[in-house]
Amino acid sequence: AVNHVHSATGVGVRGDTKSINTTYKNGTYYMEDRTKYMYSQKGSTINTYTFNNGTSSQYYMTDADNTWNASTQRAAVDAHYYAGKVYDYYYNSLGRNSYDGNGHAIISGVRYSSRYNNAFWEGTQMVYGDGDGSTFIALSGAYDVVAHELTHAVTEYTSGLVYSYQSGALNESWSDAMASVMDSNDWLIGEDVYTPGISGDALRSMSNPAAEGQPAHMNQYVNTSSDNGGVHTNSGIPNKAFYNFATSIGSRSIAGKIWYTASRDYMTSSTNFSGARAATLSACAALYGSGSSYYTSLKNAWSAVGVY
Ligand SMILES: O=C(O)[C@H](CCc1ccccc1)CC1(C(=O)N[C@@H](Cc2c[nH]c3ccccc23)C(=O)O)CCCC1
Ligand SMILES: [Zn+2]
Repeated sequence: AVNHVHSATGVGVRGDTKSINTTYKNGTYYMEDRTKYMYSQKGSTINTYTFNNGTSSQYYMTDADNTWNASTQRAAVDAHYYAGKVYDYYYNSLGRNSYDGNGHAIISGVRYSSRYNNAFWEGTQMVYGDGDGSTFIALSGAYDVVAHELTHAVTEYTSGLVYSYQSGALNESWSDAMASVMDSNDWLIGEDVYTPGISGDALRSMSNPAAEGQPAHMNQYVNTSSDNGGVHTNSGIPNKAFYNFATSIGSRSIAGKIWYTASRDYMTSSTNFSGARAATLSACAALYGSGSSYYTSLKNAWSAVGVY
């Protein structure tokens, strides 16, 4: 096959079978995807590793027969698969080649620490815990979580929103918004890996932030220093604005394109909620005109959450 590229069968976190892209070299298969445009452009790939429940070293994911169905491989199968889907969305729908716009390699590490109930963008790669099996199952098992984490990298290369207070809540919200565009069959975040014993709940709800303890209006903004100034709390306000807009125009993809363009062309590291409203309006005008119905819907979406 070209560059020893193979498509393989893998089993994900929730026991679901899917096709992943792997590479054969030195007599074994690696969880390395060379099928993307980034490879033909720069030779960089999507690569997925495991921490094997440690916290410092990560190890190659290899398989002798290219059938990735071991229980210890499930988190990696999903991290790899969903990273590929997020790459594809940014490239095919938004014209962005990886998170830096220049085909940068995309690295994920799974099975971080022990019973670790979280995931994060570490600054150069994604890192996922296995969860404790009660609060979370392996967090790479959720498309929206992977899209959320990789969008933090996009934000670093576009607006550069500082991760605290209002700019930090926007940083958070842009990750949730792009995740909801890609994982588009609900308005929930993290539901596929959160509390396996409880159905219907989620980490966050964009349609009803209050359902998961977030404010949905500026007059409910939480002034706190914890969590970098409440970035995972106050993101409910711009999240609700995105939900209002996407539902009023009847398109998550158009709303996502405006949100992405706002972050790339009109937002900076210190943009606050009012600045985000202005940036999304500028992006909307640039893409569809200030006389478009989208422009009016967008103003209404922000005013409904008390942001002007
Ligand atoms: O990317 C992010 O914003 C979150 C990164 C959190 C983090 C930051 C720095 C070091 C370690 C961890 C991770 C996610 C998140 O929203 N975490 C929230 C909620 C949460 C998950 N696990 C938790 C355990 C305890 C408390 C809160 C949480 C948080 O960290 O607040 C995003 C999607 C799912 C997990
Ligand atoms: Zn985040």
